[in-house]
Amino acid sequence: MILLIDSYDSFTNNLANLLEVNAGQKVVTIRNDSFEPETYEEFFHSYLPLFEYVVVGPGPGHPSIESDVGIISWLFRRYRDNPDLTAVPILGICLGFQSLCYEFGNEVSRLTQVKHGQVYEIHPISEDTILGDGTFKSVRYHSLYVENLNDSIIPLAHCYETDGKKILMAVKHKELPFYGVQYHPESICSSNGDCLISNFTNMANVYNQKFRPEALGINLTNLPKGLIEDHAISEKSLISDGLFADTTKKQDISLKKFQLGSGILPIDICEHLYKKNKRANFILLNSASIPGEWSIIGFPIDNETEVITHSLDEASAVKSSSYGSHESTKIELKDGQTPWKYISDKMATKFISRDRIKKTLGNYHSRNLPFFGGYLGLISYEEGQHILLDKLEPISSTPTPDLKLAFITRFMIYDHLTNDWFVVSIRENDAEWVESFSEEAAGIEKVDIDSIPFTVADLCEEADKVSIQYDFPSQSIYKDQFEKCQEYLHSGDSYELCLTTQLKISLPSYIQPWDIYKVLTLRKNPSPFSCFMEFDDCVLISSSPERFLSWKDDNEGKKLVELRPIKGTVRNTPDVDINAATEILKTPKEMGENLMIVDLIRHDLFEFAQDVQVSQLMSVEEYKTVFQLVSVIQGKNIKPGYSGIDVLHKSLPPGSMTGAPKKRSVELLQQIESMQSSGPRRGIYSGVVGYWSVTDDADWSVIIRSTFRYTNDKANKAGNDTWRIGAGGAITVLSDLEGEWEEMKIKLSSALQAFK
Ligand SMILES: C=C(O[C@@H]1C=C(C(=O)O)C=C[C@H]1O)C(=O)O
Ligand SMILES: NC(=O)CC[C@H](N)C(=O)O
Repeated sequence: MILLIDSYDSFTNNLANLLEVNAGQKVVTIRNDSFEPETYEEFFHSYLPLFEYVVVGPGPGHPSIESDVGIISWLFRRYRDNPDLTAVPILGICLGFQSLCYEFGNEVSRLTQVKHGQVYEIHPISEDTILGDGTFKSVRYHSLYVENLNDSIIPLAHCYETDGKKILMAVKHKELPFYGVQYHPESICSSNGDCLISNFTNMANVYNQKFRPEALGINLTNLPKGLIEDHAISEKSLISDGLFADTTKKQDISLKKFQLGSGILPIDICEHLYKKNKRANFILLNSASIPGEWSIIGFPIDNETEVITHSLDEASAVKSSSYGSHESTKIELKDGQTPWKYISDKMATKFISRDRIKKTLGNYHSRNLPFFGGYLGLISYEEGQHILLDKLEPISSTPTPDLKLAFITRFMIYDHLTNDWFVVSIRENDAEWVESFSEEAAGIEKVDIDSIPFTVADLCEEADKVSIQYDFPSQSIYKDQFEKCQEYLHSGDSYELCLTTQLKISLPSYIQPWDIYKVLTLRKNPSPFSCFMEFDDCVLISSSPERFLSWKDDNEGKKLVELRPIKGTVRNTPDVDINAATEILKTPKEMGENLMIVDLIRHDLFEFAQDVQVSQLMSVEEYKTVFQLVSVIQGKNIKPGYSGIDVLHKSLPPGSMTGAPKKRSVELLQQIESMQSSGPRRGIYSGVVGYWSVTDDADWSVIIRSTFRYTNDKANKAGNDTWRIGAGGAITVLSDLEGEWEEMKIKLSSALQAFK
């Protein structure tokens, strides 16, 4: 077994995988604070001897700061101060490498040119070939570096900055079996990581045979129960373990498939319903532009459809209400139960197997309908943040929803590839509704695009137009925030921070949200993941370009998870075509931003997928207002027991909205974003919206380039109608203040331009 000590990094699971594959051994991961200082000796005598070697992983912070490295510095010192002890072989990566050098008396200083997500040529010094023969390319993620080595540590490799300065990239201890590398062998863009691990494993093996033969004969089955597991990072218990095992439950299915003439789109169906009912009592996930494949319209039923709300302001309860009703039942969550468990338990009774659907529908172009009833709704950024930080605390005095899911039983699906429409109900005996609604749909006409105004201002009374107001984020505070980010990026606390801001727009009178949706998505910012949903306490209008996570069957009926982070942005103007944009985007700054999130997502996926692949690395995609760099990461061979809700729960908040490493960056952002008057709470912005289907499929997009409102806000400004827009971007050491401010403004304008 190998012991991996993690320092709350976002690349640790990538390293664990590299070790498992190339050392062929089980990897046990603990945190640098998994043992309390008073049990360090116990760790040393009872735990450490169980392992063939130790890998000390990367992480935020500085090796001299006790709270950043915990047991790591103690371990190196234990050997330094007792040179006669037989040591366990140790391989340090980045922070681990720096700790090794630091504890053996070397200086760790700040780089003048900080490198995060940058590919460099590594030049080994020839006499030790542990890194592999010859030069190779590897990724650097560091703010700190080791200089002026004393003679206890021997240099093994360097790289060169553009100004020719030599930076230390690998070392070994003069006598002890300790090695370290400054670069990241586990990154998707690194080569020779496999070689380092197999060479180190061989070295450790030879060493152990000679000095620690007992470490090679450990019989895992004879160890006292819990000895390993009690300290290892546990796979948090699954929310829905085994929920989908029972396929005998019979849920009624009524379904009709047809085509509608003259290019009828989801927007036309919704507009028809809106005019007929004088309200927008539908939930629309609309993919009417590339790369859309399906659109979904959910029809909540008044006084029947359950809507579940969770607010972090009242963290230990969920509210259950019926759609259209102002009354709700408060359900106290007891014994550590979470809203997620509550949702999942409800779903358990509704499962529909793909086999049953096939019986109803036949083999539909060998494709699966994405959604077959289930939850449609949104989850705030803070709901995800609280899962990550594992603490639930009230955060403000005016409650706003952090999780809002409606259980949908009647819906329509549009297949953009074939133009087929489906009307489906999974209510009992609902064939009649399916029949009559299908007939109604046949008579629906196209929206007259020319009748849709170009801005929300055009929807206001003439005299009111001038009084649409918004308070733009303060540029001088943004400057302070940017500088604070730079300070953390230079001190090694973060590698990338997604800094965001918000503004509030105050409308002089109430404008129907559905009318705003049409302006935004038809006139201003068409997008592949647009959505509309109106609840009693919040409304979301999104024109997001970014898929967060989809969870569906692959061709062999096994689950496949896919994430599609966007990172790297260039404004789309008439003088910038895709070639010019590619030239700007394929630079170290933009590619570094994207690479960091790709590596972070690989780490997140390894939590539940045994096979993680990057199927698209940094392609350039064009949107109406911007060009973006987009990557696709897939997880296959999912560990047993996981469902769509577990996968989402383990991956929030979206890494592209936090930066890396995720935990430290989230904590820092909370502090930095509180500097603006809009405060630290992002709310619905930068959360996720989508569905979890009764077939256990899911698809969630990131809530950006969108606008939302809380009903509460209205009460604050008498008579006015308040909408919010958030925007931001990744800050790295290569960012410049002006450029980031402009990028943030462009992103704000994606939704803001719809208003004025
Ligand atoms: C934060 C936003 O966008 C995020 C940041 C991006 C970037 O830094 O390049 C790109 C897409 C999103 O992941 C936003 O639109 O508000
Ligand atoms: N990736 C890392 O381990 C980084 C180590 C350290 N925090 C630095 O920035 O240099």
